[in-house]
Amino acid sequence: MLVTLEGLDGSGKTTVWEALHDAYPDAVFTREPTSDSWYGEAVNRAIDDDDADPLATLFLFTADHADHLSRVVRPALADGNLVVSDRYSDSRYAYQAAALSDSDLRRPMEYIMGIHAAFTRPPDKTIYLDVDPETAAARSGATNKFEQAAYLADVRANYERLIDAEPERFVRVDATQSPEDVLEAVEAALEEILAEQ
Ligand SMILES: Nc1ncnc2c1ncn2[C@@H]1O[C@H](COP(=O)(O)OP(=O)(O)O)[C@@H](O)[C@H]1O
Ligand SMILES: Cc1cn([C@H]2C[C@H](O)[C@@H](COP(=O)(O)OP(=O)(O)O)O2)c(=O)[nH]c1=O
Repeated sequence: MLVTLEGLDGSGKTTVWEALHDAYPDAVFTREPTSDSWYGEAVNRAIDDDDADPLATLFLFTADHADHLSRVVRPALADGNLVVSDRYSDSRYAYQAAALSDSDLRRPMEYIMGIHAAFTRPPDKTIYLDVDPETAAARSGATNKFEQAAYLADVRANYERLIDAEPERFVRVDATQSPEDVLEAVEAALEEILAEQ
């Protein structure tokens, strides 16, 4: 089963993902952008480059996803593991659709979903850590172009579109709570997801 964690920068995904390692020692924990491949390194260069072309950046993130799928996600699922990914395809649908909103693409989110549809493995469930853009930007320190509150407001609206389209896939957790309460809510959600399986 593939469970993904999604949310704005600073929503607490990585904090939760790290804490879950103890509760689920047999699960495979992974992330996008990947942190152990040159594809991930290329993505990180694009994140840090304020002049990076947004369409080129989409393809770098998508290349990293293809590598992540074939090298990590599909083999782990084939072995029957629970896979927990800190960010996954919804991050592209939310972030790159916002980054490409002023481009020549008429419907950026649909375009990005179309590119993925041919080869991706959609998540079984997605835990969405919901936080307002101002809190997100403040927590993340607004250190890169994706972490600014105005941009994050567009990203959040895109996540809401994704949730509206597939309400049964998403579990929303209020990420403005304390880290302890957020973790408790995520663990409860995960227990329910695994019990339903
Ligand atoms: N529930 C929370 N309340 C307050 N601060 C938090 C909470 N969760 C995480 N943080 C802090 O916010 C910052 C970003 O958290 P992080 O887990 O890296 O978020 P993300 O991976 O979603 O960007 C870190 O300094 C972290 O300690
Ligand atoms: C995976 C992914 C991340 N991003 C952005 C979100 C972050 O600003 C940045 C790095 O992701 P990440 O390392 O997960 O940042 P954080 O822990 O702050 O949430 O890349 C995209 O724009 N598209 C994507 O597909």
